Amino acid sequence: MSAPLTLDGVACMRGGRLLFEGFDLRLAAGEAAVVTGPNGVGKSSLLRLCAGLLAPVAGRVVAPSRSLLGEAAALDADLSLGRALLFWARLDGARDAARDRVAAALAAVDLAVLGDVPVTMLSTGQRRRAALARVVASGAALWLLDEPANGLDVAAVARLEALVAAHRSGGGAVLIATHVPLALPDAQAVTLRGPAAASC
Ligand SMILES: Nc1ncnc2c1ncn2[C@@H]1O[C@H](COP(=O)(O)OP(=O)(O)OP(=O)(O)O)[C@@H](O)[C@H]1O
Repeated sequence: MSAPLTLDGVACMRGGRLLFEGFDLRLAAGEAAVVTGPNGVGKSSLLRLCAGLLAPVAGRVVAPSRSLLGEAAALDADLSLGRALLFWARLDGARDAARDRVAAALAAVDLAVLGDVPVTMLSTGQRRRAALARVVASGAALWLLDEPANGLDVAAVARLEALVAAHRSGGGAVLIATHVPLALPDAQAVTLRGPAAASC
């Protein structure tokens, strides 16, 4: 079985500018990596590459089963939270299990009571938790989390850390870009420094 994530010699360009090159990373089942680096160095771009939303200009990205929590929540603002998540769970292939997965994911991020509330009415932190619920409900082996702690209160950060730990215990893998320190035992540290010195 292939690893949840393999990057070999990856180079990334955006807006005609080389962000990094020769980048290697492998996450096996149960592993996590935390990507850090200054604003604009390419952390979000790296996650988008892993999600298949950007193409590398060189190298190879292999991530057979992945779900991205990006900067935007990607949930339909006009739908109720439950329906918006159900749409994604079905798109992610949950089919018959979709309702159960969404209910479990909402409970996991402590939003079960807001399932009938329109996405547009959620607070900043609730939106972030809703976006995390989408990833949880996806059933993907690889979670790609871009600044998942933005806007979260202390209890929600602890829940995020516990969810990541549980996902890893179940054989999943997680790649996180964050400016907020998170308790992620044994996570690989990946530091992006720019084109001349990207390393991990
Ligand atoms: N759609 C785009 N088109 C062109 N350039 C882009 C685009 N999105 C991002 N960039 C550029 O790519 C570079 C890396 O952006 P990215 O968002 O990956 O950085 P980051 O490390 O995640 O930053 P931050 O810590 O501020 O979130 C920046 O210089 C940015 O201006």
